[in-house]
Amino acid sequence: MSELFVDFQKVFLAYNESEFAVEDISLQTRQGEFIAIVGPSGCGKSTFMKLATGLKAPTSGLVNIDGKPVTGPLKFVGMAFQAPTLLPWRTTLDNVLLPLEIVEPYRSNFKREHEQYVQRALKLLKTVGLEGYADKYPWQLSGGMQQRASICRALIHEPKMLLLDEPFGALDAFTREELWCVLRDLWTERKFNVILVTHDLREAAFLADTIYVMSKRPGRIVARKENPLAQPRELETTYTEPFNELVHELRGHIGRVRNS
Ligand SMILES: Nc1ncnc2c1ncn2[C@@H]1O[C@H](COP(=O)(O)OP(=O)(O)OP(=O)(O)O)[C@@H](O)[C@H]1O
Repeated sequence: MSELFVDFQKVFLAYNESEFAVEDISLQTRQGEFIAIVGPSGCGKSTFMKLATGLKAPTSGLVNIDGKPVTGPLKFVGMAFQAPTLLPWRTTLDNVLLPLEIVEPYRSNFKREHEQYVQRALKLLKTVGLEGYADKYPWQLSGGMQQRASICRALIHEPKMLLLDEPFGALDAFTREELWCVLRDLWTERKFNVILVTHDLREAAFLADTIYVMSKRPGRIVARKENPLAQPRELETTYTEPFNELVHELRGHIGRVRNS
């Protein structure tokens, strides 16, 4: 096993001939690291995600994940997006079980191991505060509950890498902070690799070990900031001076990127 997990070396990606969407991205993460990527709209954050999961191949440069070159879509990935994207005709439990019906080696064992998989899903639902909601349908859950369920769905197959694209963007401030803590606890326990794309600098400062700031198109990494605050963090931390200084510093980078 490599010490590095994500390893981007001078990665460029062009969707068309005239312009690069991301340019000269070099970025390394260690095993179990939680990184956040912040930047203005359209800077290439989602493109970065596509490169990291093998959905897109770089125009030039190298992408290695867990010591191996990425040659196609990776299986050991869990994803959650701004919209919870639960299937409305499935219960919470059946939504959470979905990856196990699709991803090998779980898929082949799905019928035989069904009871064990159900127990695993129920345990995960309990961890995120959804005990008793397994039989409910998405329309019977609040937005925050749906997002909790979609985080369970992203983690049920125990992926090595969790990709989160603005996962809490649609939630109110209180629910968002609750879910920061849910994610913090899951990550503290399991130490999977996380790439979080967010516009929320406080979210990045609360959750991530390292924060990367991307420039406007073509997206480049213009700043890398190691989070000086000890993990795991409490919500109280967000009211402290070091936290505010960190957010302020990130805000400064974003301001410069937007004005450039
Ligand atoms: N499939 C595509 N074909 C052509 N251009 C694309 C494609 N996908 C993205 N782009 C362009 O690449 C650039 C980066 O897009 P990307 O979606 O990665 O940005 P983003 O930072 O995730 O944006 P946002 O914050 O608004 O979600 C944008 O200018 C976008 O128009």
